[in-house]
Amino acid sequence: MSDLAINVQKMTRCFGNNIAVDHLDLQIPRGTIYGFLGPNGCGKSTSIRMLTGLLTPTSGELEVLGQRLPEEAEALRLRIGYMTQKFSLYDNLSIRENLSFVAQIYGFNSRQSRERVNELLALYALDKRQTQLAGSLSGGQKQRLALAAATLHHPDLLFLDEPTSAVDPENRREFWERLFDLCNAGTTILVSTHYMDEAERCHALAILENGVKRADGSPAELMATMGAHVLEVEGNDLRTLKSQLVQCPQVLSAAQLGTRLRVLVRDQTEQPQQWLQAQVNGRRIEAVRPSLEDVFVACTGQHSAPPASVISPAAEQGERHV
Ligand SMILES: Nc1ncnc2c1ncn2[C@@H]1O[C@H](COP(=O)(O)OP(=O)(O)OP(=O)(O)O)[C@@H](O)[C@H]1O
Repeated sequence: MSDLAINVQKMTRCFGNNIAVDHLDLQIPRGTIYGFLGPNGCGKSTSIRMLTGLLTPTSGELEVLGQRLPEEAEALRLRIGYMTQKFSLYDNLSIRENLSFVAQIYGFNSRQSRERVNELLALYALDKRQTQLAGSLSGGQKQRLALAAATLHHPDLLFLDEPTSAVDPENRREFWERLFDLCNAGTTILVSTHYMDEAERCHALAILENGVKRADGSPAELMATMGAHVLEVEGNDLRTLKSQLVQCPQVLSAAQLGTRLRVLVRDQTEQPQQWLQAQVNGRRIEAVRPSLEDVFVACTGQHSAPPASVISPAAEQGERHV
């Protein structure tokens, strides 16, 4: 048995003249959590749909859990779980009815179904409200129900397409605890996201832009090899300073964060800190640890533009998304 849950070469999908996914290579080891990070329309969902066998690639070699796609998609069906971007359960069925229905689809007999549904209700803290209609649940409860449904048949590989876009940070943290429990029990997980903090939790990730993989590796590897020094400038009139700095070829990007200007200076620049100090008229400079957002900016076309990420609606919690 291969150590790779997903082994893909040059996976491509065109819609007319639009290349949604462009020669994507992926090697995802079993038992890990792998992320797709990228903005809307970069090809995350299209890639996931091809990897689940639901969408036929235009070209490329795809092997998922040892099955070749699209030829062996049927054999893969019972071995994978898929949580789509939109809540796809029945609003007018209760929590228990939804899970029992999924169990029926997977061919559980009534005893197996009852046992497994009870187990999931307890695991996802839904047992006290099991008769409540799914349509009346909060975002976090819906998401827990969707995860319970996607894992009901004990899949070896779980696909999650932007699973936490509608939930608050606390529920998101809790959700990720469940993912690590699943991973610990041997499930491989592929999760797409546009949240930087979520991507940082993955064992490894691919940064996608316009259907192309711009970089991949563990968050630490990506930060160590990003090709730029990250420096922060403190002082007044940062707007003017920013517009001057982004004209310099040494500067990959500059973005204001409150009272600081975060500047990415290209690696090729000799003595980057001294170089920047000479540009900033006595303002204070500090070298800081790169973030995944810096990696994203450095490896996509988002250079001197405003940062690839913006403060999310949950900005108070310090989150960012691309
Ligand atoms: N069925 C389709 N027919 C035509 N074009 C499509 C289809 N599905 C996706 N696309 C196009 O493919 C590109 C990639 O879309 P995709 O949904 O994979 O992106 P994404 O990264 O998942 O975005 P989002 O975060 O918004 O879901 C987009 O330009 C989209 O318009």
